Amino acid sequence: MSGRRQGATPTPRVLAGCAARAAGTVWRSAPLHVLGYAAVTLVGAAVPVAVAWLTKAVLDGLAQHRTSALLGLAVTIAVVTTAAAAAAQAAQYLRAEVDRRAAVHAKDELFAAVTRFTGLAPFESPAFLDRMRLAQQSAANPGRLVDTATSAVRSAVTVAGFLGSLVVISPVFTVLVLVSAVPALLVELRLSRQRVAMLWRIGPAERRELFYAQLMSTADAAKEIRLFDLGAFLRLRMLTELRAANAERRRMDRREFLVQTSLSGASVGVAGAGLVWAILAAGRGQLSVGDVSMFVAAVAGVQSALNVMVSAGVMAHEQLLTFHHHVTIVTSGPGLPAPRHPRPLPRLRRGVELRDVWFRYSDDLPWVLRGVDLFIPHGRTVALVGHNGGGKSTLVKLLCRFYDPTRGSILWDGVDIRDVAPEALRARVGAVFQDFVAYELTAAENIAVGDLAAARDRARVERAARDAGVHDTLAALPRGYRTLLSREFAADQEGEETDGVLLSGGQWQRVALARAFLRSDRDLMILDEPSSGLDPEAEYEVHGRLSTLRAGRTSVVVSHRLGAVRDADRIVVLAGGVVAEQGTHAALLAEGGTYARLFTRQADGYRAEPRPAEASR
Ligand SMILES: Nc1ncnc2c1ncn2[C@@H]1O[C@H](COP(=O)(O)OP(=O)(O)OP(=O)(O)O)[C@@H](O)[C@H]1O
Repeated sequence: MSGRRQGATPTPRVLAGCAARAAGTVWRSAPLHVLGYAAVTLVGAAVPVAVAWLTKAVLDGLAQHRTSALLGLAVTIAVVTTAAAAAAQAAQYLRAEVDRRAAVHAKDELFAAVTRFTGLAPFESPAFLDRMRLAQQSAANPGRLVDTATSAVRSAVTVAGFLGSLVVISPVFTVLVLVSAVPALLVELRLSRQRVAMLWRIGPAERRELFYAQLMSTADAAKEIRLFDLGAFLRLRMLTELRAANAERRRMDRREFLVQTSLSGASVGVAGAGLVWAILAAGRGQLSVGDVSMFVAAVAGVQSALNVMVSAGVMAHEQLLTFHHHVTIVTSGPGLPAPRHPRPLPRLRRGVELRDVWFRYSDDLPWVLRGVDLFIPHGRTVALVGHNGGGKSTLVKLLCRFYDPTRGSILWDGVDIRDVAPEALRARVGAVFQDFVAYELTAAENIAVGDLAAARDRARVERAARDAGVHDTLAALPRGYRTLLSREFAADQEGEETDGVLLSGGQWQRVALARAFLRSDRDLMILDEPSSGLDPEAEYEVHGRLSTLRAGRTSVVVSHRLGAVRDADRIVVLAGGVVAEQGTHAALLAEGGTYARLFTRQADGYRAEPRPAEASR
């Protein structure tokens, strides 16, 4: 599902499939509303034809001085037009309701598919992100397809009604009016394809524009933008993207303007010729005054209804092309290959083994891991250390199967994790990631996300918070655990007005740790830089707690604070994409290699006397 060429135009057959799917979604979401909408729309469609006939009757009555019947006709016209007005209002309400209900359905379907993706790769693919943006636009408004289809049907009814009248008066003109609509349809369809292709092309520019706009309007970057005075730079970048997208849109709009002006000119020409013919025919006594009025109304009616039909067809085409992005996402597989017959995952007894694991994020990127052989024994702690960019977090992501090794395998008690259902694997793993998420939710919910089922027991949430050393902080918040950890929202999930609170970096780190404590019964615990934001005392205290948590459990700890992992059962140095050294702290120090050098540097940094220049300040 990656690659920008996948924005290419789908075949008519694929589009027909999309149409069937959209119709199914809309029908299942609001069947009664759809029926009601169709009914009032049909009523609305019949009205112009009825009014034209009634007007003809009135005019003929006037010409023949049959005034007695005119009152009844006038009342009928009033009733019909009032019914039409009511039908229009009802149609508007029903359409909006269909839209709302279908949008819920489509959005649910889209995000269910997105959260089903097993791996992380799609979220790092620009083409997927563009597709997702268009799919979201389409999911927000799937009912528009019904609207478009109904307006096409309504126009077809109007066309049929007027055509009957027109054929009676002039068969030649009937054919002429119909034939003149064909090139319009073809040209408009071509324009619609070009418009959708243009929307796909400007996708990256629109996403970048949004990125700059968000950067300037959210708290995350506010400090740096002000201190580094980045406002003008970011605004310029945002406007450059906007102008680039606008230039494409303008080109398209101009093309549409030219084409549509020519098409309108042609249709006005046909109508004008018709009027001249009708007046001449009336002069020769071939048409009555009512006939002329009927002819004019019928030509205008057929032309405008045909116009609406053409626009509806074009709009439906455009909407289907956009909806195709939605369908592509909701029908795509889980991303990583899924085992046809998943093997059960045994409780970890022996350990997890990486066997000759090679990995790179994509074919055009360099190797991150180049044949890693590593055993993580059951009940033991393995610490991963090494230089920045050495591949420690990547290895952790492979253990969770967010990506598959490009070569080699990862075995859980001998079972390849690719043969296991990903959710079964992840249910056995607890983790604190280096880039953990600070959810804009309450304090309790921020811990509960670690294990939603377990967190129904409030006591467990508090115990996890105590273990992570953050209970006192959370309990002291204005609304305790129910305090919203955000300044962006004014109400919590239960809709109660509340002032949000911001935590410090270290306090957030403890909240993230509490999530891991909530999952402390898992077979494999992964802690990627679990204490990077903590003050020295907190780090000491939290490491004590983590050691207790890890005791007798299988865990992988990534840390640059080598003092914090010196008690690990095995310390593994990743360098150059391979395991460069491994052993206990004492053994690695004795070896005098990379670990010994890194450890000594760090330890010296704490012990070293200030240099003369620093001391004299
Ligand atoms: N999603 C990604 N797509 C492409 N390249 C990536 C991605 N994530 C990491 N990399 C690259 O992979 C390499 C290893 O990154 P990784 O985060 O695993 O290193 P690390 O050892 O955890 O580093 P650090 O100590 O700085 O946290 C780096 O060169 C990085 O640029």
